[in-house]
Amino acid sequence: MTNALLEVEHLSKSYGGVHAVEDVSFRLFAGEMLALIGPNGAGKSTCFNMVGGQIPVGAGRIRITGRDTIGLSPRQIFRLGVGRTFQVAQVFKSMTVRENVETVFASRDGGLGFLGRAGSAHRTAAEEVLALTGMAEFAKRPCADMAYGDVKRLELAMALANDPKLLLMDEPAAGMAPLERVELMALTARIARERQIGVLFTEHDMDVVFAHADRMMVLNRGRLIAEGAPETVRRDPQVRAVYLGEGLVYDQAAAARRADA
Ligand SMILES: Nc1ncnc2c1ncn2[C@@H]1O[C@H](COP(=O)(O)OP(=O)(O)OP(=O)(O)O)[C@@H](O)[C@H]1O
Repeated sequence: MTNALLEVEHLSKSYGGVHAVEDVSFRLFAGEMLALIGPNGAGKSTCFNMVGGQIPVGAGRIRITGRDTIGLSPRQIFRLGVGRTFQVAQVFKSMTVRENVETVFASRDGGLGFLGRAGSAHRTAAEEVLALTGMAEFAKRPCADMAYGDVKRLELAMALANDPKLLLMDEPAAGMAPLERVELMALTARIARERQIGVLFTEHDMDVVFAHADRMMVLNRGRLIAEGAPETVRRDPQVRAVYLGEGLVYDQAAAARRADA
């Protein structure tokens, strides 16, 4: 097996008395779609934020492409080849779609990328990324005029502009219509496989997770309670009890109401 892109060992983080993440270990490989799921407050965002450098690690170790990232800033982690999308899309609304992608290249070059030859090289590179994500026709549109689903696709394009080896996607499909969610993740999975990008994503929509994850991990109260192929995780009794079983509980309640009627 090839070396892991991302290696997380005994990762922990507490807030006061709350163990948000406790002793979490896992690895992610090139071209792999790895889903991190769990109920609200399980610690998913805290994990993402430690891997991305947005919050300091409490304890444990993180290596990205073999490099220890503890103490690195989000910008230093970005430069290691890490792309990131957020629950609420983070784009510049006053700019056009293409300008948003150009800001990623400019940022990589220290903020001078809009000038001269660098600016025109970035425009070409931005257009390539937009074509890759099916956004070419939107290039000149102001972001403020875009539908939310297209803004999320733009955010994916911006994450890809850094030519990432690792993509961190915190609820990428939140706020999107069901069909758009499936399409966004299908697009992500296709690009990840073609470019051998490792994707760590969290998602509440189980249709999206089961359709696209190669492997799944389940967090509950900060601890990993299951890990493996989607079908194995789906059948795990502990997982069904804390998370996937919610639907079953609902069904039972509905059945009881019907029986009473
Ligand atoms: N900055 C903070 N200060 C105090 N407690 C926090 C902080 N951030 C997270 N927590 C707590 O840590 C736990 C894990 O939160 P986290 O946001 O990581 O969960 P999550 O799985 O991403 O939830 P959701 O699915 O709702 O986004 C929760 O109990 C939360 O209240």
